[in-house]
Amino acid sequence: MTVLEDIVAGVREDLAEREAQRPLDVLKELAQRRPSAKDAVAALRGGDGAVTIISEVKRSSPSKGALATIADPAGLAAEYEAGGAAVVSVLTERRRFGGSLEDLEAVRAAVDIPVLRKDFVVTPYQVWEARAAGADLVLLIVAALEQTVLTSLVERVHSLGMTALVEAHDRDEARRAVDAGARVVGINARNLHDLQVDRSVFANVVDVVPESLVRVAESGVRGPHDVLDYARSGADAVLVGEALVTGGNPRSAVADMVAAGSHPSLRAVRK
Ligand SMILES: O=P(O)(O)OC[C@@H](O)[C@@H](O)c1c[nH]c2ccccc12
Repeated sequence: MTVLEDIVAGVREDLAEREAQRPLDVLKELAQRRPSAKDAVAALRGGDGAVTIISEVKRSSPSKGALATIADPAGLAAEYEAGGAAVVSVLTERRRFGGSLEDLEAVRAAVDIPVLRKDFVVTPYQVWEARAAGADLVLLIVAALEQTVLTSLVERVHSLGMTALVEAHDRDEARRAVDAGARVVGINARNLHDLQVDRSVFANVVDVVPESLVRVAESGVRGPHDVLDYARSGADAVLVGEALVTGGNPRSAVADMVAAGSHPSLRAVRK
């Protein structure tokens, strides 16, 4: 079993428990009581051609183990927002990433910017859960989904007013993301089969994704210089986790990356 298959198997077990506790129609009612989802595409596009930052609430990861305790995910998200983040990503996977939907709800209540549910979503139930918890975006991982399932999950996310962030790791997966109807495509430098980071993946894959879509570079960002590199390769947004939760000051760390994303030297390469 690959790492990804192993994670998805655990996710399905946890999901079966939640489904038994909270039937889909209850979830749908909760979702309908939420205010409409925020416009994540507009937030990610930012103003005047700047590259925007998605900041992640991430306690641990399969590759690194424990990263940070994060006793107060809402407080951390508020710091991200104050630093200028365009979107907050919240890991809700429990076994490997130490997250939960409660984290997402707490973050939702603390910020005004769009919130992303970062998990291994394989069924419509999880899409409803995301909306019921107040999410505006939902991650869908191409490598974890058959094409017909991927396409119907993208449609479900969009029909609930949310935005799918469809994640690819290579050119074939990026084509599948586009074919599935994604408006936002993430290109992940971390290979979910062996967990290695290769920052050159973004530049090698990005041309598969039309410029009319939002192109997100994910993983391996150590600081502002990596944001600049991704921006020069054509990223509209950059998703950062580890570097923000392990540094001392998340607000200024985000602010430094936001500044890099609007660096004057990028005007020549970005329209
Ligand atoms: O911590 P990093 O290297 O900055 O990476 C963040 C994010 O890209 C990573 O958490 C991630 C990307 N795709 C995922 C899918 C599932 C879980 C996690 C992820």
